Amino acid sequence: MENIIEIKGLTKSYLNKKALNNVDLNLEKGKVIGILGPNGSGKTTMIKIITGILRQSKGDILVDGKKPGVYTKSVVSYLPDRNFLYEWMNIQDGINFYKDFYTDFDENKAYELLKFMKLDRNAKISSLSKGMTEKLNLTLVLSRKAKVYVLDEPIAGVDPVARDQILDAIINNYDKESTMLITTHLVRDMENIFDDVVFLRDGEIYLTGNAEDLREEKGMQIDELYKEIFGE
Ligand SMILES: Nc1ncnc2c1ncn2[C@@H]1O[C@H](COP(=O)(O)OP(=O)(O)OP(=O)(O)O)[C@@H](O)[C@H]1O
Repeated sequence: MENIIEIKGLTKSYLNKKALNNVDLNLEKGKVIGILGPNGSGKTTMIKIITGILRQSKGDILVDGKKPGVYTKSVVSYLPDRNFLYEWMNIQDGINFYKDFYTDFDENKAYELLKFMKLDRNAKISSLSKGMTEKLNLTLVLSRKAKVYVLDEPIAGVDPVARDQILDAIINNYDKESTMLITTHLVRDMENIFDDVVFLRDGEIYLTGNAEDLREEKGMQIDELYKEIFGE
């Protein structure tokens, strides 16, 4: 299997805190991968290094064979854990903004997804609920034809109906040629879409593997395993 992301000895320190400590991890092409861990375990730090927003303190990382930079940013589509659109925009402005910014943006796909999410193109961003904002951000991120999609907490803080729509949009729009990394601590809601899972604890990889193999080996769901590891 071909690795789309290769991480070796990755460490990120903030003043007196190691957010990531000597992480080795290879992520395969064509997989949906859950990065699981409680608050403060290092998920966002890892994702920000993969997306090229943060630089590591030590170690190496390759995304599609390249160090994070201009090329890797062009092949990674990133959903941050907060809204990235301006309040003065309406939804159509958001689409135009993405179209101008990313050459791989598929406008027709965006309209299809908007319809699926039941979002009105003329609605003002400032009038959207948290769930609607999340659905819009995800629509834009999934409408790029990227090699890697990175979704940071895509269902946090949204109601169950919006949650199901978001999960359906992810499943229906996932293309087997790309890789999807999803961070979450809402494991029960998301575990069925993961091929592989990575458990992060205190900045280190605690366990990683194929989700189905782990269920069989441990005799429990990934959600139960998560609770056992993190005691939640
Ligand atoms: N800019 C920063 N300055 C100092 N410490 C930081 C900074 N960013 C993160 N940290 C610390 O690094 C650790 C890992 O944080 P990170 O945000 O990566 O975790 P996380 O797993 O994404 O958590 P959450 O689910 O809360 O977003 C935490 O202890 C956090 O307090």
